[in-house]
This record gives sequence, structure tokens and C-alpha cells, in this order.
Amino acid sequence: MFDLAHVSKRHGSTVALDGIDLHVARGCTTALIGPSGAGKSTVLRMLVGLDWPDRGEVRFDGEPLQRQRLPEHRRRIGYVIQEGGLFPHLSAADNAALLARTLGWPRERIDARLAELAVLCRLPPDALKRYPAELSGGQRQRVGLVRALMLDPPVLLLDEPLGALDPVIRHELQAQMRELFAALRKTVVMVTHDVAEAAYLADTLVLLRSGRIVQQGSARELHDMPAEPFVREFLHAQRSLEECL
Ligand SMILES: Nc1ncnc2c1ncn2[C@@H]1O[C@H](COP(=O)(O)OP(=O)(O)OP(=O)(O)O)[C@@H](O)[C@H]1O
Repeated sequence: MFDLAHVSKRHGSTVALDGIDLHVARGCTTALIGPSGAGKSTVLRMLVGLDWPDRGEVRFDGEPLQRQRLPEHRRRIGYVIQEGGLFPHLSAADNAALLARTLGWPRERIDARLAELAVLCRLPPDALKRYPAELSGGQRQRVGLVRALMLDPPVLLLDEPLGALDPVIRHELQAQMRELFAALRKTVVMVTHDVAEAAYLADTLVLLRSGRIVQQGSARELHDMPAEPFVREFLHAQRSLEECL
């Protein structure tokens, strides 16, 4: 669904992406993993058209992204950032309905879609009436998902969607997201710092380091056939409770 061909991006003297080639398959979940500053969020921002390559090309459905067609492109993408990225002065429902209202959806259609998505994302109906500050982190994240799914886009891009949550809620939301991705068959690209979360949710893992792709494959492939010592090092960098006892 997406192709990045020889994509490079610099911010001043910092190389964010260094000539990467990446194919994102339709209907699959891809997780971008790697150390801080590796370029993961930059890849997501390129897919949504918030960042633009200095060199190379981003293609969606075989067509190069064009600046003048970005509004149309963005309507095909649900983009969720940490804590949902909600406007604090709008209720959860108003946050979620913003784009649909701009597109002139009638009120009944918006209300029906919100009710349907609240069930799908397991959000209590009264939570939609509250402001973001009156919701828990997990609920804000669910509202972010509702907002991203509002127009039923074929693509979901998630930047550290569960990063700020406590382990119990995170565990619960991981399971619900996996269910949701399987049911909706969206093309999902997510950034996570958690290798186990990536392995649990994604069909394909893409390990980045210093703006380059070190290895792309299933969790099993990265685990059993690491392309270089760094892959093993990264996969095993998270301490398990057992080794601390
Ligand atoms: N707007 C910007 N201005 C300057 N440098 C930037 C900007 N955006 C990103 N960078 C730099 O580009 C590199 C890649 O950043 P990016 O946010 O893609 O990394 P990341 O892998 O998502 O990191 P993290 O896991 O810490 O979020 C980093 O060195 C970062 O400091």
C-alpha cells in the first residue's frame, strides 16, 4: 500500500532517514522499532505527508504523494499519536467528530458512527461527553482511536499509541487492538518502543537504526536470523522480571 523508495531526510545536520526502501503491505500490521532518534516517527510523518523527503519518493497505491492532493490523502489515513493528541477545549465527541463535521456529515450520521465506534473501541458512552482532562489515559487513547476510525480510513498510523499507559491497561488495550486490527483488516503502521508489543501486534517488524533499516521481517525471522549482532542486542535489551529475581 505504501512504498518508500530511497527516501532521505535531514533536519539541519541531523540525518533522520538515510536512503531507506520500505514496502508496507496492504491489510497487514507493520511495527517500526528501534532506538530513540532512529527515524521511526519520521517514517510515519512521511506516510501521512507531514514530512517530505529531501530525496526519494513516497508512493501510496503506486502513485507518488503530491502536495496538492494531501487533504484527500489524509482523509484515507487515521493518525493516532501518544495520549490521542486531542484538543483540550473540545469534548471527546467533538474531537472525534471534527473532520466528519468539516466534511458536512449530518448530525444523525455522526451520532450513529460515534455510537458504533464507542462500542468497537470499548469506550463507555458517557465518556464521549467529557473533556480530555476528565478522561483516563487509556480512555483518551480510545477516543484517539475513535477519531482516527471516524471516516473508516483504509490506513491507521499509530505513533507510540500505548506509550503512556500503565502496564495493566496497556496489556488490555494491546489485546483489544489486536482484535480490532484483525476485524477491520486495515493497513496499520505503528511505532513502539516495546519489542514484545511489536511482536504481539504486528505481522512485520522493521528495525531502524540511525535512519537506516537494519532488518525487516517477522518477529520470528528477526529472532532466529538476525541480520547483524545489533538485531539480537536490540531484541534482548529489555530486562525481564525473571532475570532480576
Ligand atoms: N523537526 C525536527 N528538527 C530537528 N531534528 C529533528 C526534527 N524531527 C526529528 N529530528 C531528528 O531526526 C532524528 C529522527 O527523529 P525521529 O523522531 O524520527 O526518531 P524516532 O526514532 O521516532 O525517535 P523516538 O523513539 O525518540 O521518538 C532524530 O535525531 C531527531 O532528533
